[in-house]
Amino acid sequence: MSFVSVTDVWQSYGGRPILERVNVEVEEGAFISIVGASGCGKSTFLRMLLAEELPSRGAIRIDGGAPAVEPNPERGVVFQRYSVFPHLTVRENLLAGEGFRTALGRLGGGARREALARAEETLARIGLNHVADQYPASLSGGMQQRLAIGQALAAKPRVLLLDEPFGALDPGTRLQMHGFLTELRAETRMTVFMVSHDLEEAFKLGDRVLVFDKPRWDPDDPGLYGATITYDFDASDGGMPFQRILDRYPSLGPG
Ligand SMILES: Nc1ncnc2c1ncn2[C@@H]1O[C@H](COP(=O)(O)OP(=O)(O)OP(=O)(O)O)[C@@H](O)[C@H]1O
Repeated sequence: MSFVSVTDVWQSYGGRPILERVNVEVEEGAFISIVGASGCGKSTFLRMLLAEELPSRGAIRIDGGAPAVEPNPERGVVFQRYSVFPHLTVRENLLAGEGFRTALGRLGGGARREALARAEETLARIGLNHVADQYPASLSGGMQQRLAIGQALAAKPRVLLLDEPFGALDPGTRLQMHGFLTELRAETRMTVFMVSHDLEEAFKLGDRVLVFDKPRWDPDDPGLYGATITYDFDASDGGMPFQRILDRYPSLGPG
């Protein structure tokens, strides 16, 4: 049985379908990139994996059970979009990410010292050591983004959800964060779902690239039908060069 199993999932808001008939099976440790037009339900799909909302039809199973509402070390799902605490400093945010891994959510003695050492290492990797004692609100957008990624990764969750994690970063920092994520993946068996608007990034990082799109379209009523997974590309070992994808599916390209 797959680690993450999505069976005939539908989601509607106010009677309007956003997603329909979504089916996907994911092995533990896989990196799944998700691409698709704006507003087609990619973030909605991530929120359902997080159990932030329930599908209106169908079932999602993670490791054989329903997604856990309260994350725990066994069933942990972390969504980088929601991970940063505004009332904690940058360093404390990284420690809070670690705390989630302990049964009581707290770290004591030697474990705390080790966590502090790991936090320092992460601070250096995400380039935030010079602002470790500041609060998130005082950071630039790109720095907040790096903190959110660092904090989500510090938890080493079994499932990591990333919603356009690198969008706000400059190209150099983006490459650095790709490296950081790839290293952490090699160290853990994290299963990752990442929404990206950058096809090249989606193919570079993902083992598979899922395309969300509307297979049915009524020009008189564009909201009549929902989106589903229309393509499931094998992107392991570099996958199909993304330029060929763009040639075949121009609708995935910029603009
Ligand atoms: N809680 C909600 N209530 C009502 N409508 C919602 C809700 N959440 C999302 N929607 C609508 O559902 C649609 C899909 O939204 P979603 O954010 O999942 O798309 P997306 O593919 O992630 O878009 P983007 O790429 O622009 O981030 C949008 O039309 C959005 O307005």
